[in-house]
Amino acid sequence: MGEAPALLVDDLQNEPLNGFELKNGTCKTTTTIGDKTYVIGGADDGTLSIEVQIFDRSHGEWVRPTVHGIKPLSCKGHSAVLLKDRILILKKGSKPDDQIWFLEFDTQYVRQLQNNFGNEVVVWSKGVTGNAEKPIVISGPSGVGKGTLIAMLMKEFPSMFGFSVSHTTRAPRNMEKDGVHYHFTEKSVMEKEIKDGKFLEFASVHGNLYGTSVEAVEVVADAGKRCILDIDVQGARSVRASSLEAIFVFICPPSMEDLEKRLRGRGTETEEQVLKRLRNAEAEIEQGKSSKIFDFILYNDNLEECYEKLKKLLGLDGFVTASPKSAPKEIILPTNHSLSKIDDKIIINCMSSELEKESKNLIVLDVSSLKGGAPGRTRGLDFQAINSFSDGLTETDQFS
Ligand SMILES: Nc1nc2c(ncn2[C@@H]2O[C@H](COP(=O)(O)OP(=O)(O)O)[C@@H](O)[C@H]2O)c(=O)[nH]1
Ligand SMILES: Nc1ncnc2c1ncn2[C@@H]1O[C@H](COP(=O)(O)OP(=O)(O)O)[C@@H](O)[C@H]1O
Repeated sequence: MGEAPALLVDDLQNEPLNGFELKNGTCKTTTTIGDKTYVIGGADDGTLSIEVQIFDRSHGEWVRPTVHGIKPLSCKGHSAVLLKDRILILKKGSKPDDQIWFLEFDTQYVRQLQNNFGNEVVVWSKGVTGNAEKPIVISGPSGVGKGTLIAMLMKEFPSMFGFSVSHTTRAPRNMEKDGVHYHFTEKSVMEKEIKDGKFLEFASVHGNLYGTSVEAVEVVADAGKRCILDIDVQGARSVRASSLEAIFVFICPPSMEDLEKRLRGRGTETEEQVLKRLRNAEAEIEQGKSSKIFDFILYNDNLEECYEKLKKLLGLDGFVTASPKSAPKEIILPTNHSLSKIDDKIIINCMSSELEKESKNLIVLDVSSLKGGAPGRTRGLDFQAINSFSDGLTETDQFS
């Protein structure tokens, strides 16, 4: 795979495009990977919304890829740099939380989608500074105590954990609040959103549809918290296969009799629903124990003991106080810039003539520790802003 040129909008007219001419002023960049040239930028309707087309040099034809993920909002232009499995897009004149994007063309997630869809696939993901700790996926049969254990964790460590609020088509229980316990939704609405790629995973459980939206996981990570997902075994399997790296915990009841007692004792289900949940529980326990999805299996016999074990495996035993993390500092990329790439570092050189007289402002973007978040996010970006003054001194600020 050849090194891509870091392109500025002005360079585009000079880019050889196998006879296909780019319209002037459409703010497009081209990045060539093997036989393919990815043309990213302003749509032909004259707006500056960001579209993707691929020119297949070996066949001399244009390919319109299937584009997954939410694409970046339109902008005044952008620069593009080729990384190993994705193209880094630096948007010009955009807000700090919307200026760095990735067009994935060969990540694990893209290859998985390519297998399913069988054609050219690319995926948009938004660049996020800093890392989020691995989310925790908790599964187990209905009534085993997942919700109780999660509530204990959130109560003891409120600034550390955040709950992924799932969508479901089941009716709310008496004490359940929309947007807090679940996003209660209509089946047709949820099915449409699943089709639109908004869900990290979904499954039909006990006759209802449940699913985790990408947003549900990312709002928790964006708040600097560690995300907890309470999902069934099918959902856990889907998350395992996704780009989201997580810790998987399965909670087992001490016996089926205890499970039945707890489920009935909770008093939230009709007799018919209780029986359905108990029937499903046997298969879930079987899968939870035998499949290689779960990193840990915990027996919830004595609640306090089980909670202590959960804390231990999360490294929280003996934990005294959780210091809230400070939000990452914001950095605004210069609209006028040139780019160069040295190993895993992208050097963004401010081209403002005013600034250039006195100092040469550089921003170094470190992409050595990129990590897939939920599909749609790439975490682990690290910035350094360097002001080099005419006397040779440098001033460095780190943002991560
Ligand atoms: N796959 C998947 N399962 C979910 C999701 N949210 C909840 N579940 C699972 O759906 C099942 C039923 O949940 P619920 O109706 O709240 O009943 P409860 O588990 O008995 O409290 C449980 O196994 C949950 O773990 C989700 O977003 N995705
Ligand atoms: N270790 C335990 N021993 C006895 N009862 C428990 C234990 N853990 C949870 N419970 C009770 O069992 C019921 C079901 O627990 P819940 O957390 O709602 O299960 P889940 O979220 O897995 O469906 C609740 O009434 C809860 O208070």
